[in-house]
Amino acid sequence: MKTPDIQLPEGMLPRFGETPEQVAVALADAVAEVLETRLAQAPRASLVVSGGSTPLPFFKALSEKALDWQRVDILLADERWVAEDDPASNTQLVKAHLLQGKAAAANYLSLKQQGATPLEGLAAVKAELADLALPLDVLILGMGNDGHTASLFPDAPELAEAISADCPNRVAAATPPSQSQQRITLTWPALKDARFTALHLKGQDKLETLEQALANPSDVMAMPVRAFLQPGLNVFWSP
Ligand SMILES: O=C1O[C@H](COP(=O)(O)O)[C@@H](O)[C@H](O)[C@H]1O
Repeated sequence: MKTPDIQLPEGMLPRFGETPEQVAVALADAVAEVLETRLAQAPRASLVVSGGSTPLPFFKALSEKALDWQRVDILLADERWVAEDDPASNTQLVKAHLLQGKAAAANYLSLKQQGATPLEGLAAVKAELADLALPLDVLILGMGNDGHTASLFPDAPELAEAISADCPNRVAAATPPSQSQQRITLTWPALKDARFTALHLKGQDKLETLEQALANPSDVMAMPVRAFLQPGLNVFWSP
């Protein structure tokens, strides 16, 4: 494969592959190694994943890893505020593709709780995450072509607070007019210090979006993914 023509800033780690499956296996290997190391040092480890279509082969590869899954807490970086049987539910996706096989023993913390809106359910979500230790151990982010990551959307009225270093909350409701469902998302203070962070991307369009984000890194309100484009970020990409 021709290496993609993109220059990542110094300190960001390119992990480019020829196929989505190859990259998914490389990402699963890396995540399993981090989790195994962490579980040797701590009673529990956390794994935050993203929804959407990109992570499916990664979920499958990771679910087959031999880890002490009972000591792993899995949650999403963001969720659509829909019932679990709705095809848009990221929880449904994680349960069907990641919490399978060996990984079925993991503990799942759901960002979708009772309530007609994410704002109504916020207190219950905070309670669900009350015992989750920060910093996170592993964070896998995706990215939309509008520059959103997690549910930190450029047009969400809640973005300024959720992406602020002073945001006092780990979770926030997100109601971007561009999206058909309301969302709930982990906030920047909860996400920013993960011990291992990967941006998992597929397709030429995502590479172009990443290039655009890198071209003007300071304007995080326009493209919230920019907040994560820091040294130490692992960028897993395939065509
Ligand atoms: O809406 C979302 O989309 C992004 C990317 O999804 P993909 O289908 O292009 O992989 C995802 O990272 C985010 O968690 C999700 O809520």
